Order: sequence, then C-alpha cells, then structure tokens
Amino acid sequence: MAIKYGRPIEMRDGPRRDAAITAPPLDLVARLRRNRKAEWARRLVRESVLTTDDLIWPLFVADGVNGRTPVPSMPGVDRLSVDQCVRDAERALKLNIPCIALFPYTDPALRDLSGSEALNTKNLVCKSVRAIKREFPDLGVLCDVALDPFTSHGHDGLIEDGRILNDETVAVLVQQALVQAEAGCDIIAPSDMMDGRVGAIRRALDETGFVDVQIMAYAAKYASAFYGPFRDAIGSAKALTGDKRTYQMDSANSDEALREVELDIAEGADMVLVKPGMPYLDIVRRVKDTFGMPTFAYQVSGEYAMIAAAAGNGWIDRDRAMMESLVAFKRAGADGVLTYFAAEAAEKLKRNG
Ligand SMILES: NCC(=O)CCC(=O)O
Ligand SMILES: [Mg+2]
Repeated sequence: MAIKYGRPIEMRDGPRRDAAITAPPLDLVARLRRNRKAEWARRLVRESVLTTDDLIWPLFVADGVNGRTPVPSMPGVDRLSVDQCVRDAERALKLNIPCIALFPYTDPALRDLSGSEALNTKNLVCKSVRAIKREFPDLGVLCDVALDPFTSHGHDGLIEDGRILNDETVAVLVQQALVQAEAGCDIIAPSDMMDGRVGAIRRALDETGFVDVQIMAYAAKYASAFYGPFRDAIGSAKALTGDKRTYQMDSANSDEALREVELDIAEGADMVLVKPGMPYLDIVRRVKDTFGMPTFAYQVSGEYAMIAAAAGNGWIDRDRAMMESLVAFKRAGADGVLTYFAAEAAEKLKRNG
C-alpha cells in the first residue's frame, strides 16, 4: 500500500460516509490522532529516526575469486570472495555506512579442535581487512573475536571433555584480537562470552601499541535459536555439537545482562552490544538507560531470515518490515544496529532523501 507524502491515510476518493452512522461528538481534550493526520505532521512529531550512521553491515567472506555464493537460509545475502568483499566495502562507503563487520567461512579442512586458523595472519578475515583498508582506509572495519568459525566442533572456545574452557580460551582470543588489530581492524568485537576477555584483550592491545583500536563487547549475548542461518553461512551448523548454554546467556534473564554489561564496561569496553536484537529490545532499553554507553544491537541472521522469508512468500512487505524493525532498535535506545539489511536500508534512506 503506497502512502504518498502529505496524503492522509484515509482514501480521499474512497467510499463516502454511510448516512446511517451517527453519534454525538465526544468531548475530548486530547485527540492524539490530530498529530497523525498527514505525513508532514507525523514527521514533525517523530521521536526516533534511522539514518545510515546507525548501520553496521556484516559480510561473509570465503575462499575463491570473483565469487558470490548465495546463503540459502538468508535470501539476498551472499558469501563473498575477498575481491568481492572489497566491492561491497566500496558499496558501503558510497552509501555512507560507517562500518562493516567481517565473518569468515573457513575451509572445513582448516578447522581443528583449537581453532588454530584464527591465529593465522593470512586467514580470510586478515586478508579481507588488509584488502579493504588498502583501498578504503576511511571505512570502519569490525572483526569478531571468537573461535566458532575456526573450530571443528563449532564452539567459541577451547574444549576439554565436552567443557568449554574459560581462561585458556581467553588466552587464545587475546592472540586472535592482536592478529586482527595487526591486519588493520578498527573495532575488535569479542562475541565469545568468556568471562574476563574484554579486560585481557584491552591490556594486550594497549601493550602492543593498539591503544586506538576500539572494543565493542558482545556483552549480553543470548543462547538463541535465531543464529541458525548464520551457522549455515559460516559453515559451523553441521559441525556444532551440543549447544552454547554454558557460556551464552539464558533467554529468560534480564538483570544478569546488566551484570554482564557492567563488567565489560569496567574491563574497558568502548561500546556494548545486545544480541539477538528484536526479541531482546527490552534488554537494549535497560542497558541504555542504566549505563548511557554507546549501545548496539545485532539483528541476527534468524531475524533477517524471518523477514526475508515472509516477504519472499508475499506475506509481508519486505521494505516496510525492514524499516520498521530497524527503527524499533532506535526507539529501544540503540545507537546503532548490526544488520544484514544495512545496504538495502541505506539505499532506501538515500532514495527517500
Ligand atoms: N558472532 C556473530 C554471530 O554469531 C552472528 C549471529 C547471527 O547473525 O545469527
Ligand atoms: Mg561477560
């Protein structure tokens, strides 16, 4: 349904009033509908605004040249070879998107128990960061820190007898963060949910001369069914044994999210992230109100897939659902959103001037 600028929602040329409908006017002091009577009036009182400055665009990188492989469970999202990743980085820059985030599809042959490929200075992420920074030094690049794209078992950390080790994992994550910072990454984003990793990474970055590298902590990351398509995209779905509930948060908890965020801030996080997004907007609001930190939300793969699939079936309007979901993050208090819709939304914002 197209609503043109300035036009009231009610159809001007629609059905005339039924003469049988009569009622005395209500004696109302306030009629909130007055502020909604036309697009210009709605714009005037709009409380939350989405701009391209609010968007971080996650991209998937894979081996190969000139490659764009669709991710079946994320219609509209491709795995990109490094050269194509650079082209999408250029697209982001042209659309005025401030920052992209990189996630690798690691060759299964390179995955092992300890995720050693994460420390390879020539791994896909590092190659992509270098290639992007060489051409577009002014585009922000965020790199995830966690071992799941690199481990044969699909977990975010080192494993021993089915247990994910905390402190031993943190030691590896520190090395991973340094490798990425060395490659030119601007924002290190630990997504592993190990205790103490933000402080350990901050110390290591500072000691090695990377004082300006920021940390966006996935502070409140929940064990969620909504990550399914992402695990397809990075090829860890089949590998994953068990679940991540001993390190990611229980979806029933809210106070605990504040404790997580508080600790990450104390350990030196520059920005905090809540993940997933739409089912956790209450957490975004509490975090923002409690700490006043730069607060981000991740509209994760399953959220993207739900909208894309329903739209693909003609059940909802893709554009409108996309924009409504994104402005909801702003309304909840987020300063920005990691979203697979970033380029599409930025294009729409640009068209609408
Ligand atoms: N560490 C990054 C993710 O786990 C992303 C999840 C998703 O998009 O579903
Ligand atoms: Mg924590």
